[in-house]
Amino acid sequence: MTSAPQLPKNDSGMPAPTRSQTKDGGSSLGTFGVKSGLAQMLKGGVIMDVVNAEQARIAEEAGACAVMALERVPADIRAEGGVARMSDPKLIKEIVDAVTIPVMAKVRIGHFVEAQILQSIGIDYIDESEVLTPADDEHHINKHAFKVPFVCGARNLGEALRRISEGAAFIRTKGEAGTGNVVEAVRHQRSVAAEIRKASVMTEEELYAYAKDIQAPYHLLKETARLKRLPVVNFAAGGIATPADAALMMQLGCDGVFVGSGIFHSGDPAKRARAIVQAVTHYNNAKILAEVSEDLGAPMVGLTIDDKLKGGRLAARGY
Ligand SMILES: O=C(CO)[C@H](O)[C@H](O)COP(=O)(O)O
Repeated sequence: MTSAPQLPKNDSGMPAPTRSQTKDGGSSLGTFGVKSGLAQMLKGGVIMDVVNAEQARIAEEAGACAVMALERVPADIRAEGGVARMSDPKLIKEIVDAVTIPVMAKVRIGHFVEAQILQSIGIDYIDESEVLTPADDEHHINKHAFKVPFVCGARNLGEALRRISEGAAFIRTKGEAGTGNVVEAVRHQRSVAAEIRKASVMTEEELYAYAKDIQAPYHLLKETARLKRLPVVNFAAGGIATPADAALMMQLGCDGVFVGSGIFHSGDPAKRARAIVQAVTHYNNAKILAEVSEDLGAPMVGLTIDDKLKGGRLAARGY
């Protein structure tokens, strides 16, 4: 059932679907248009990493548009080391049963069998994630072969368009997960935006050369230049820890944010989760941002991103 990429027709602006609406694995047909259209419904939302049913309920009550079910948030993966794999399907099913919002789960880069397993248990979205230890040092998963939509990370436009050509229906800029430091998320979002701006004023001849330069499929680069944005939803991820960080990413042009370690490694996760949802909704309103930033308890302790970073740069994984 491999199908050529078709681009999503529009931005539906509809509320996020409940899990019961996407129970068949996120899509009844599995075409690229359906999968990327489903992801459009998450726009303007916050997707929260959760490691158990209780956290999933906290996330849903705080207004998360979806949750990412995993065994360890990226800060713990980084701290504990070892090979990080797909989570136990039993844990994922418990999280699925605890909430009505869509549930995502991660597979290792290139590990198409982990993806087959997640699709078989009816997960709503699969994240082929650099946060887990890569299973293949050359190939990403052929995501067209799945009904369930995939989200993938990217640091720049070329990487984003390569993932879309493999069938990713949803892109997240990578940032540096598990650091509580937003600097890489900003760098990646600014890179994607600047490269799109550059492409948007190019002639056809220049676009052919630029496609070669950034190792992107020409037809997707051309469509991106025409749209002046990625042809799929683009969230920010990796290191977002405060309401101000989340609003910063929105003002830089993201469609929504993923927050992992920053919530459940903070002093008051429920309050911070609600505040981050409010910050994404009102990202241009400094008065509301000030209100929701008050009295949130201790934030996650952030890490400096340098050569001594424990666990190394996860964002460098992927091709
Ligand atoms: O991989 C992810 C998104 O797919 C994580 O949810 C995200 O990167 C979390 O990072 P952090 O813990 O720094 O918020």
